[in-house]
Order: sequence, then C-alpha cells, then structure tokens
Amino acid sequence: MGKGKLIVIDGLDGSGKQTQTKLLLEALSHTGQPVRQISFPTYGKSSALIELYLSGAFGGRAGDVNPYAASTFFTVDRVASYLGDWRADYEAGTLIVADRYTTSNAIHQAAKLSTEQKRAFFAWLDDFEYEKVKLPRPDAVFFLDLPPALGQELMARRYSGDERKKDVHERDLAYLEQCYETAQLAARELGWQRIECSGKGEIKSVQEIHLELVRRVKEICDIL
Ligand SMILES: Cc1cn([C@H]2C[C@H](O)[C@@H](COP(=O)(O)OP(=O)(O)O)O2)c(=O)[nH]c1=O
Repeated sequence: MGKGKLIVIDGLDGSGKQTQTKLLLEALSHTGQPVRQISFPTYGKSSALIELYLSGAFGGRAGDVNPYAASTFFTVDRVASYLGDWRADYEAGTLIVADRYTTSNAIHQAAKLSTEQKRAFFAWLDDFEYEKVKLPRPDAVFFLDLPPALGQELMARRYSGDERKKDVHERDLAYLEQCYETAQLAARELGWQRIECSGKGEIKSVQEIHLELVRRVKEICDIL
C-alpha cells in the first residue's frame, strides 16, 4: 500500500491558516485526487490537557507551563487523532492537509526558550514526534508569515474585540512576538517554505496568498 502525502500549513494565531487551508482543500478537491483536511488541536476527548493549559488552569501566562511538558499535551492529541482517525486514509494514499501540526510546538513552545535552547528543542521535538512516537513526517511545511501586530487585526475581527475569548497564547502580544521570531528561525533551520502574507505593512488579499500557496504546492505535487 502506498502512503499518501502530508502537507502542513502553520503560522501564528490570526495568520489566516483556517481560511487558506479551506481554500487549498477546495482547489485540491477539483483534481480528483483523494484529499482531506485535519486540524490541531482537535478539541475532542484527547485534548483535555490542552484545553486546561490554554484556558489558564495551569497559570495565566504561556510561560507558566514548561515547553516540553506543554508540547506533550499536543503530541498526545495528535497521536490519538492519527491512530483513531486519519492513519488509514494516509496509508491508502490520501493527500492530507493539516492546519497546524508538530510545527506548532516548534513555534509556540520553543518560543519560551533562548536561541540555543530553541535549537535543542527543535532537535528533541523532531526525534520525539517523528522518530519515537512515529507520527508521519510532513512532505512540506508552509509557514504563513504574518507579523503578530497584523495578525492581531484579524483576531480582533474574529473575536469582535472581546479579549476574554482569547486563550493564554493569544492574549500576550510579547509572547506572540517571541513566537514570530521563533517561527522565522524554525523556517530557516527546519526547511519550511515561507509564504509572505503582508507587504508594505498591509495584509495581502486572501486570493493573493491562496494563489501563491497553490503555486508552491504545485511544485511538490504534480496534481494541481
Ligand atoms: C497544534 C498545536 C498548537 N499549539 C498552540 C498554538 C495556538 O496558540 C494554540 C491553539 O491552537 P489554535 O489553532 O489557535 O486553536 P483555536 O482553534 O482555538 O484558535 O495552541 C501548540 O503550542 N502546539 C501544538 O502542537
């Protein structure tokens, strides 16, 4: 049985991942190739610890929870989803598009560490999630590059200005700046493809970003 492909779309909160993943799925679904979307966290039974962490039950700031510990909450959720949901499709050859994946730990958890510690964390994360836990390794990772100040604009629209709806990551702009810097390092060192989502201080249009994403996906899969 041939294995499918796994494409990951990641980025900061408010970078438009959900919209872009949906549009990419639509474009891919016209090709006749079996495709499906997955999203993390799953917010199902396996995400109980994630929900406690994000709601502030373990501390009101992201940094209150050790990055290695917090990462494992998300890894467990991914394993449950892989084994219980999409492994069969992946192994049967389906093209899977993931809205966030292990890459989100590289952005949001490594952000809590110094630069040298980030590099050690990336190596640990790669070994833990792909080699030890044996989650599938992505064929490509696309990082939607939108500075947090601009991402905040999109988030404000999503939450209609209600700060209480934000989780412990989203409500801390200084932490999101750290995430952004960490994502730049990860993109460079882990071979992610950066998709510029803004230019001259303005967010690019949804369609412009979509077309760029499709162009890059075409380069790695010959189905579009
Ligand atoms: C999937 C994943 C997410 N995260 C973080 C990124 C986000 O700040 C947060 C919640 O994910 P998010 O996709 O923003 O969920 P929501 O649907 O509630 O907007 O979890 C990690 O730290 N590690 C992970 O592996």
